[in-house]
Amino acid sequence: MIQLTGLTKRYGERLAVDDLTFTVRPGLVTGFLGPNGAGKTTTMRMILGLDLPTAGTATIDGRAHHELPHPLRTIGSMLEAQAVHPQRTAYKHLLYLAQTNRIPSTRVDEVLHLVGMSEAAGRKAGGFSLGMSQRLGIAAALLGDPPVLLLDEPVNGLDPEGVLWVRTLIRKLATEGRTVLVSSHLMSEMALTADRLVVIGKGRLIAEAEIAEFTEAGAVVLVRTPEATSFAARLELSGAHVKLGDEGELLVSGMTAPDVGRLAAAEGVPLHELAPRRASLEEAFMELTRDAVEYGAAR
Ligand SMILES: Nc1ncnc2c1ncn2[C@@H]1O[C@H](COP(=O)(O)OP(=O)(O)OP(=O)(O)O)[C@@H](O)[C@H]1O
Repeated sequence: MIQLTGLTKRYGERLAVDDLTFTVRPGLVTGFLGPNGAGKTTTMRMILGLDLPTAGTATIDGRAHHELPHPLRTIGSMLEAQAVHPQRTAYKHLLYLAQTNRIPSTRVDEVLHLVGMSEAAGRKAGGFSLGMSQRLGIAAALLGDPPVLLLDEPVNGLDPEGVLWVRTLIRKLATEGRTVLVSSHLMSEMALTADRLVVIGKGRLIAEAEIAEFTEAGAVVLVRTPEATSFAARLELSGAHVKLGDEGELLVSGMTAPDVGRLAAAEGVPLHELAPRRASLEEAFMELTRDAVEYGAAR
């Protein structure tokens, strides 16, 4: 389990991470989502003890990273920027990590096999494709067979086969009971991978919920009626929130489709269309982070 309490990082005037409190539970994939610059990498670096928090704490199974007796056996990580010596082979890279962390060297072959790189073990990292570098990064994260994993944008730049492979592996790791925190700026990717989402923007927690809760929160009922203006006013009076769509349709939130239908019937309003519409996760995400996008397209 990972626990963040009031975690804060300030760079000069800039609050990169602003009072973050949340828990990442075992047995689940938790998606850590936010637009570029939201503070995901900085948060992960603080969990790993690579950056010191300005305030607050991050603990892994109850201890700060520097208090862990065998860090790699407790938490494995892959951060976006991989630092592998280009002249070093995949095998040597992992062997060095194993030896400096008191992990038996037999584990190197195991993780190479696990990430499908047994054949490439003797090749130099400098010649690896992005996909292979990612696999090597994941092999390093798994070296200590840790119960907790942090993966920063693990599918970035991968081809479809690589994406599917990472997704399947991540799910398997959670099924084994591990705590898995995966960052991404793509809601569509997280929708396919994560069980829970923690959404941040400008360093702040925006939302924390199961995937299903996100789409429900963004659900609307689409209504077409020739009496749009008066019915919209009537709906608002009943506590619903109504937006006018591009084609004159009403987009009603805060009320179920059956309730909208009942109200229309009671008022004698003719309906040409009445359709519940679940927001896609992408829409829900855009809505949630609308005010927190740092470098978004001009609106
Ligand atoms: N070493 C640093 N010095 C100054 N500012 C920094 C430093 N590291 C990060 N920042 C700033 O902190 C904010 C959060 O950056 P961070 O890299 O954590 O975001 P992110 O969510 O991981 O985004 P991305 O997906 O683009 O990497 C950004 O505004 C960034 O410019």
